Amino acid sequence: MTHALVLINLGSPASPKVGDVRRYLDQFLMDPYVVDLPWPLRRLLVSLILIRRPAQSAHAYESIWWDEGSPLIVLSRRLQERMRLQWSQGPVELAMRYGEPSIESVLLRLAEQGITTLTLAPLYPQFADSTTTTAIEEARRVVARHDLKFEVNVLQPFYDQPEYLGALVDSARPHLQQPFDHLLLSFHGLPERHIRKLVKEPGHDLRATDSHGVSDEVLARCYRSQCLRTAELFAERAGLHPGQWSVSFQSRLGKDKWIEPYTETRLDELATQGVKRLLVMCPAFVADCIETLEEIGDRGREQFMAAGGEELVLVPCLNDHPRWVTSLAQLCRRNVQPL
Ligand SMILES: C=CC1=C(C)c2cc3[nH]c(cc4nc(cc5[nH]c(cc1n2)c(C)c5CCC(=O)O)C(CCC(=O)O)=C4C)c(C)c3C=C
Ligand SMILES: [Fe+2]
Ligand SMILES: [Fe+2]
Repeated sequence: MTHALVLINLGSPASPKVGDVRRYLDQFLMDPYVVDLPWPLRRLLVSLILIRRPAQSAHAYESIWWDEGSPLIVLSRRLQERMRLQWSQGPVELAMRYGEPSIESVLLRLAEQGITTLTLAPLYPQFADSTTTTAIEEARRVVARHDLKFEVNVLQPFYDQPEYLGALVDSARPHLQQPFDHLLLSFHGLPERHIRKLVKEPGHDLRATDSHGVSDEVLARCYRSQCLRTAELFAERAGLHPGQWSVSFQSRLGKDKWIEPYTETRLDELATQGVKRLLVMCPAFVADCIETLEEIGDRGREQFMAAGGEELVLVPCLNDHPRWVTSLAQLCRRNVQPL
């Protein structure tokens, strides 16, 4: 009972109050893996963002907040509870990269309990520096700072793994069995620069519409290609026809160029092309959060209807779906590498 599993996700503000949202956004956006500018420029840009954004985001958080707290945290806790039945080697803990419970507080508590081995599970199917790397590096810093003597394994990106894809198809099936005109797979966006820093191959096309020509070496570093690959494998498993589905990227922030096509653009295009009943899935998130519930479920729906659509159905994330719980346990045993 000395091998702990630590589920890691992004984190939420402590409450939807403007002050708590500002504190959270400051910690999040000052992370050099998220806003990748030298400190003085990052401080300046983030301070500018923090003039207006906290009030806007607080309003959005307020609209989706549950009695028990932030949906992302509540749903992650439910997953943690269910994972306890799947993990007999030791405790299952939940840690957040920003806000609470912090990675530091969780690792220190586990060390006090005499835990000797950790499996860290960053819950991001597709790899990005702004999610996966920053979570792993924070754990590495905590281990070094407190001289913790853990043996550490890390769950690897699972964008193409059968357990994840099987759980996605199972969880979406009730919606796919209803009539629909189109399925949009909306992934979280990234500034193109984040990918170009990792993928130097000159021929690599960030506009490609599929992942077929991408080498394994590039695929391992290119978030966008991994998203395309997830979508292609999902569509194949779900028996979808070409043309019945497409991919887009949401949440652009700031003036930089982010990976395309943008979800906002696609919602208008699909409505204009005559799509009336639209399904939207967000496979980059394993738990519903502000990005799915508010950005797609509220604002996206409004936009699609205003453009002529009739219904936008947001397919829930994997959350604590039973097939996801067993799949994640398998992935955390099989798809890991030493830190
Ligand atoms: C430079 C900005 C951002 C990058 C890059 C980015 C990447 C990224 N984020 C997620 C997952 C989540 N992001 C969430 C919220 C969120 N993201 C950004 C900005 C960037 N994300 C902001 C400013 C916010 C806060 C909300 C807002 O003001 O819009 C969340 C939800 C948190 C919650 O409490 O519900 C998740 C999850 C991924 C997967 C990703 C890159 C692949
Ligand atoms: Fe984000
Ligand atoms: Fe967003």
